[in-house]
Amino acid sequence: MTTQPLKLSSKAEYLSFVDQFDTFMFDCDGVLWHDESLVPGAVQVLEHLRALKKKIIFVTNNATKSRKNYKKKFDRLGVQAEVDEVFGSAYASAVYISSVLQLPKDEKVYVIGQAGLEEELDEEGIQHIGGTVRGHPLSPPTILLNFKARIYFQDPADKTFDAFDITKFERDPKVAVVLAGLDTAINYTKLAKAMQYLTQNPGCRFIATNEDSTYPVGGGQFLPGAGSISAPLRYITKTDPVSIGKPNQAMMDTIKAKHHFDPKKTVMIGDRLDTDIIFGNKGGCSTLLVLTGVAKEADLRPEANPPVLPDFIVNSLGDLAVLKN
Ligand SMILES: O=C(O)[C@H](O)[C@H](O)COP(=O)(O)O
Ligand SMILES: [Mg+2]
Repeated sequence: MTTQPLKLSSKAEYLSFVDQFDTFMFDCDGVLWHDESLVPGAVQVLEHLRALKKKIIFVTNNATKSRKNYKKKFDRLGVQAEVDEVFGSAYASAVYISSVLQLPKDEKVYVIGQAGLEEELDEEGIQHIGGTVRGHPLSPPTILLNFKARIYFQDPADKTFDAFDITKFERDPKVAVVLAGLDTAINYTKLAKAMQYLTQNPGCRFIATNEDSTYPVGGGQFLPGAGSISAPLRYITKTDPVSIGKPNQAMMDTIKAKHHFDPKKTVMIGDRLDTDIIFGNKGGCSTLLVLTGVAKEADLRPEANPPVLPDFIVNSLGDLAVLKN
């Protein structure tokens, strides 16, 4: 970890920076894009690194999409990426529940979150209720050579603004995990159900995909992040969840299970000090902070009491696009 970050601002500095590393780990929200809008120049930088045969890994705390759906987003935005290069907190959480917790197949996860979480839990063969599904995917009859199209229904019981009537709630005794991620359709019913499971099902575990307080949407604007969705459950249960995403080791473990890289020749590029930069530091990697997401240069001043300092800073990842010319 550095004591004084180096602000990159010239082509010579960009060249020297890129030459130092073989592996580039990229955060997504606030670095590559804001929702569906790419950061100007980001694609050119990725293309340049690909041309230099650098190893590229995408590491996002955004649990709303599965790896496969992130691949579709990369394709949609014209960014070269393979599924095996993408690590999201939905994937890391599903792997943690199946491989670390080794949740028995007859037990279930109550999901506060979106399709990404459900799809990754399905990939790991983990039963789940809540989220956006009726409690189990409705598998239609086999069609097209065993291609099963899973159809998910919004469970009317959860997607409601009605008061929660506990007398009508059938608590499922097989729920052994409450998994909370970014859920833009959060409501009282979901929190009430999660609370019942966490306080009434013996040994029920509380897991958060990540704990980002805010979600950068571009133009210096922010929305509540996943951490702000699971925060009420922390307050209710007076317990901290096991958190999977950056800066936690579980996310790094899922990457190391798939990719070999030398931390000394690796740089983590992110927009948050308390997730991306700490994550890179804990992994023994160098770190580059971009100023197109959550962190601002003022956050690095001593009086702001930063949790960590990056090794390098750049205004935008896109600034390095000059290397492609
Ligand atoms: O609220 C969240 O989940 C996060 O703000 C968001 O998804 C962060 O994604 P990342 O910057 O790690 O790509
Ligand atoms: Mg980010």
